Amino acid sequence: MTRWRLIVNGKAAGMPELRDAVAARRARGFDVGVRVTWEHGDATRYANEAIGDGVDCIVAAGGDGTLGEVAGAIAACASSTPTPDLAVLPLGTANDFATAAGIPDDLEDAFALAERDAVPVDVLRIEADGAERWCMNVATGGVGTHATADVHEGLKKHLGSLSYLLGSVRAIRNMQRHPVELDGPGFRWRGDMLALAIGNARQAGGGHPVCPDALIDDGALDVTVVPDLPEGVVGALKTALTDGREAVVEEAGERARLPWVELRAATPLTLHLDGEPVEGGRFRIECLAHRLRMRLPAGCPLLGGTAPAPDRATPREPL
Ligand SMILES: Nc1ncnc2c1ncn2[C@@H]1O[C@H](COP(=O)(O)OP(=O)(O)OP(=O)(O)O)[C@@H](O)[C@H]1O
Repeated sequence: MTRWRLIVNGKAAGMPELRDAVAARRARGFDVGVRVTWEHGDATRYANEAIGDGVDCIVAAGGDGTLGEVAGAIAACASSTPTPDLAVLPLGTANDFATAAGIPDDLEDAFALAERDAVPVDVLRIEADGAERWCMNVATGGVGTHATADVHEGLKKHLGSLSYLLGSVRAIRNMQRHPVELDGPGFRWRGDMLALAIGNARQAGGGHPVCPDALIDDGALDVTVVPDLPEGVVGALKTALTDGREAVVEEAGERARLPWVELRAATPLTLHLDGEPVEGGRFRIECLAHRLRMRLPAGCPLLGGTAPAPDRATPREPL
């Protein structure tokens, strides 16, 4: 018998359509167990329980945080234990991973994907000051996670995807600069950083493609680092926004695709891993190739098929 475990963020648990969808599968003979979260950490605990119970598939029903917890629990034991496949019902607020992966908003359509064959996908493993953490979607650092509403519309036009990482011109002037060192194979960056995104997948903050070329099956992570913008650039941006003139900041960010990266910050830095904050001074972020198996739509844009894992950094075009 097919055994699924549905782990639902409590915020979404009251949906009658979800209850109907579960009932429909049970009527077809599926053994669907349901667990409902109350707070951070519950999804990890329930995923560990499901792994111990030997279910075929865990369906993470929530946003990127719920998915990240379930993916992390599976990834943490995947080298030593047979683990379930993973599927997603996008029932969070932003659902950035699901959106980028082409998982439909419609609950029944998304649920149907959990019956597909799984494909191998990568996950990010993070050592944060010695502790192990996981990230399935995107890690953002520095100013990081501005809500979409906070991003100035004009700034979006001029800075494109980077605007999400920076917020507003006023924020750029006032924001903290982080002196950081980033090192990976064939990659070295030193300087005062405004913001950073490290993607297994592509988007953060509700639709912002901060790592637009990232793939989840290529054995690589994508880094976007936004250096401190020169005073002249900030001034030009401010003038352009006020006057409505064109002033595009080109090559404001540096981007690369690489298997791992180490980040050292002179002062403690907050990285948001799938939206969950982790503070530290030293991080090692590594892409573990094909650590999980996910049930995804046909033609999922995050799958690149045959891209080989790089052993050194390959530069990406600036955003
Ligand atoms: N019953 C609950 N009520 C409120 N918050 C919850 C509940 N259960 C879990 N949480 C919190 O929600 C976080 C994960 O939220 P999740 O990512 O699923 O949704 P979201 O934040 O709305 O979506 P997204 O991350 O896509 O914007 C958990 O880490 C936990 O802090």
